[in-house]
Amino acid sequence: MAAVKACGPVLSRPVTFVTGNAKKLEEVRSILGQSIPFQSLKLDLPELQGEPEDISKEKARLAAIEVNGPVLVEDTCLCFNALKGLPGTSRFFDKWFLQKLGHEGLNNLLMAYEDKSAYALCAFSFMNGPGAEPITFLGKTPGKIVPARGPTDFGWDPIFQPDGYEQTYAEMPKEEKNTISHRYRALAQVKSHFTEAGYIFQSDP
Ligand SMILES: O=P(O)(O)OP(=O)(O)OP(=O)(O)OC[C@H]1O[C@@H](n2cnc3c(O)ncnc32)[C@H](O)[C@@H]1O
Ligand SMILES: [Mg+2]
Repeated sequence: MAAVKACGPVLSRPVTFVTGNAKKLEEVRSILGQSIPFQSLKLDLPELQGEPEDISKEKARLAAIEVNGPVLVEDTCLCFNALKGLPGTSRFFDKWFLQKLGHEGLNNLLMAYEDKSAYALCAFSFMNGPGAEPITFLGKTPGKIVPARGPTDFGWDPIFQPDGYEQTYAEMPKEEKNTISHRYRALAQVKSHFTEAGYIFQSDP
């Protein structure tokens, strides 16, 4: 945190990144590096419904109460343009679609459409403890849906090919995904916010 200003809002504890998804956590660790001190906590929060920004803020509120301190939460969805943003606008359906339909089923959803374009959307919300106002950061990467290629260890990575690339997210090296991904783009804004706000990290007495 070398670039942090001399005085700013105080964080009573390191930020807790709340997620139940180990692959997501791996990417967040690698993208954030040492820039923001955080610890992670696996909490199964309810999969809320609505617009990504509203869902994210509400998730942060729930997490801040559970953690009783500063929290960072994240929700990601995959949105098909031909389906007006579905299945991703609802977290529940996104998870459900992936688990029940698999990669092939997700491709089949677009069978009737010529337009295979899609975008990956990531919403992070930071909240400096219960009662504070959550701040949301969105990151979006455009691409298209293709038959699965590459390792199958992280969600829909094998069927998402970002625009301008010949490889799917799953096929490209992790370091490359982490410089163009929806998650990277949202976290770049989180980092800027932390630098600009100049949070001071203070341990509990
Ligand atoms: O505890 P949280 O953080 O909510 O973790 P989650 O697994 O519920 O994650 P999301 O609701 O954000 O994501 C919905 C689905 O999208 C998948 N997903 C999230 N980010 C992804 C990425 O970068 N690449 C591929 N799949 C991803 C994830 O595995 C889920 O099946
Ligand atoms: Mg979730």
